[in-house]
Amino acid sequence: MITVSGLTKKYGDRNVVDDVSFTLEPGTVTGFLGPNGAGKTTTMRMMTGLVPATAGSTLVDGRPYVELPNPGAVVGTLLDASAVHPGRTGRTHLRLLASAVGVADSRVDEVLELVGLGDAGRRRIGGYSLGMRQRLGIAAAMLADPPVLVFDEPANGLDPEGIRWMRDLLRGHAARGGTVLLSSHLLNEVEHTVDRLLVIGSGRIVADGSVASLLDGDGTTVRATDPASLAADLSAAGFPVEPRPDGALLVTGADPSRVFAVAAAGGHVLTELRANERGLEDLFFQLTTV
Ligand SMILES: Nc1ncnc2c1ncn2[C@@H]1O[C@H](COP(=O)(O)OP(=O)(O)OP(=O)(O)O)[C@@H](O)[C@H]1O
Repeated sequence: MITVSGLTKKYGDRNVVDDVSFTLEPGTVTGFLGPNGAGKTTTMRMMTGLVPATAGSTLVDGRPYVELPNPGAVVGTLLDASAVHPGRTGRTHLRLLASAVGVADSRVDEVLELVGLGDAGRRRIGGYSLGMRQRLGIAAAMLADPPVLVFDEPANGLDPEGIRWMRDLLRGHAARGGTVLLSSHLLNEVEHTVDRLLVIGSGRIVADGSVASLLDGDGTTVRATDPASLAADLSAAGFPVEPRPDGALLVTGADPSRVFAVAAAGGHVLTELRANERGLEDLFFQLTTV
């Protein structure tokens, strides 16, 4: 388990990360979401010792990350996929990293296959596309088969097929008991990948919960053959009703079964009845704008 407590980073007189705390559990994929500049990268860099924290700590199974004897074998990071030598082949790059973390050369070919760079591994990195560089960075993170993966914007440069591939890779890792933290500023990229969302805005955690709990709970949308009459009955039953220009009624504070009960009691004919889902974009906007 990873425990982040009170992580804070000050640049000049500004806290770009401000008292951030959360835990990451094995078997889960956590999405770290926030707009550009919200503090995701800085938090992940502090967690993995790349940037010193002004305050706070990161413990991996109770030990400070910086005190792990072979951190790469415990936490696989994707934090800057462009920090590679363009003249080297992908395979040579990975072989150098493998010897640094004490992994056999044979594992290099395994991870190249795993990320879909089996043949491309023999080509120079300078000729790789952005998506291929991301895949190489993911291969590097997975060299020592670490239980924890911390990936910063892993979907960068991946096409839709690549994003699906990454989703399967990360879900598979969690299904085998691994722990995953991935950041993104594009919500639809991670909506179907993560179990839990941590939302960060201006350096502070503004929401933390399951995708369902953050998206649910916005009432019911209902359509009826006589919307005005149904709206009157719903209001009389104490539910706030907002008529929409397209004829639908938005009923806040009531789930579909309660709306149905009012409609049935009044003999209304319904043509649509469904729970409202708050779009991730709406949630994001609401939480991160002050
Ligand atoms: N070395 C630094 N010196 C000064 N300010 C910095 C430094 N590194 C980051 N910042 C500032 O800290 C804030 C948070 O940056 P960070 O890169 O962590 O955000 P992010 O959420 O990862 O954004 P993005 O999605 O754009 O990568 C930004 O305002 C950034 O300008």
